[in-house]
Amino acid sequence: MGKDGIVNKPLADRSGIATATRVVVKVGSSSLTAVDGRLSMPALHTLVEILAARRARGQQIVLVSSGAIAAGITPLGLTGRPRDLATAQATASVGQGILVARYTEAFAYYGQRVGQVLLTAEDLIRRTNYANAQRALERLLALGVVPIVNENDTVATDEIRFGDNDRLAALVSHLVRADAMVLLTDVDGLYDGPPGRPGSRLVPQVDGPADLSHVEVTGRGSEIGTGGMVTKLDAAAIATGSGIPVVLTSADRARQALDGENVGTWFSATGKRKSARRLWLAHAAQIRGRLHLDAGAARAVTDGKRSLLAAGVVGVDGEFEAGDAVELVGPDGVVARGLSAYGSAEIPEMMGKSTDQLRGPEDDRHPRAVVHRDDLVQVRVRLRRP
Ligand SMILES: Nc1ncnc2c1ncn2[C@@H]1O[C@H](COP(=O)(O)OP(=O)(O)O)[C@@H](O)[C@H]1O
Ligand SMILES: N[C@@H](CCC(=O)OP(=O)(O)O)C(=O)O
Repeated sequence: MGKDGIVNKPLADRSGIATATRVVVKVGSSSLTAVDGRLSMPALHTLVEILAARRARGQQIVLVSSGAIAAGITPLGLTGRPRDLATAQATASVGQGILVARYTEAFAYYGQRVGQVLLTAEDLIRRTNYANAQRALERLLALGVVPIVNENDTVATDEIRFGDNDRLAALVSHLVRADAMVLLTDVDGLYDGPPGRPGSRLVPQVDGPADLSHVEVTGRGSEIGTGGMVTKLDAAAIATGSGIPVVLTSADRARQALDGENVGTWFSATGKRKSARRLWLAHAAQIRGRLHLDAGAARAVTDGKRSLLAAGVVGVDGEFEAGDAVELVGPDGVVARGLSAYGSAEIPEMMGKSTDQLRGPEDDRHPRAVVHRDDLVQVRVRLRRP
């Protein structure tokens, strides 16, 4: 038992959130904006009041807040959300300052301080950057500050970016070893079909991928949000797969969710902590190409959890460089994702050759596996995506 009755144990159900030590709360653009796309001050103030009350009780809160682009639309005189990368970057640059200024004022009303943390996907996958971000967040929390995290949209490139903040929140939850993640959006939970469709029902609890087999989700979000339910389910899979349970509900129910009441959808923790790179690879990396495997290689990388050797590769699709993420496809479909040690141009002449053949008689170097087992994750979750 810690300060103010706060305990630090894996949470078995929603009720544990009320006394958890550290909670990551993610709020989407759709919950922070008015119908005209402008930042909604009442929505922001309502959220801050709830979070400040948790802070006052000793709970550590990391807020992952979208809304930078939304907050930049009006000052720049735009008619809607920009679609091209350069204008989105510029709009986020203008809006992020406004967003954090509003949070700073709102939390200050309750005598609390906030710190802005802007992250890129790279910060969460490169080990040195990861350790750096972790250290900064830990210190902010130790100082009693509420870190307000967003993607660094102004420098993120189309090549490597989250775009939505759902997966960013899941990796941040992993980074700070949160006890739970609360995803706040504009629907009160996960539905088994599009929420507007008659007959769609709320799914109160998800204990594993099997509970999602009948769920139909779309990647189309609200007018203002990005990624829809697809990225939220990805985020839930990332967090729960590394031991962090998730509650998904509407921002209107934030107070009840943080009080551990029976609202929204609860995703139970399913796995143990994994490296951030593997989490990224499994759920967020941009796939650059495909390697086709024979049946033996597909079995070796799945059942045997072994490295993929050139001898088992029978084909290659796409153009990629060494270090890029690729899908590994066996005779029955995708079996894994991995970081290829070779570029797509090098692989065809290696395919089917044994390690000895690749090395040559004069050469005592040990050729690298095409995908090393440490750079490989199996793919199991299948969602129905119309
Ligand atoms: N099966 C589903 N259950 C709930 N919501 C869904 C589902 N499929 C699609 N959605 C849509 O996802 C939207 C939320 O995603 P998004 O707009 O990206 O929110 P945010 O801005 O909070 O990230 C909802 O408005 C909803 O219409
Ligand atoms: N980083 C962006 C967030 C993009 C976005 O819309 O995300 P989300 O609301 O989580 O779907 C911003 O602050 O505008």
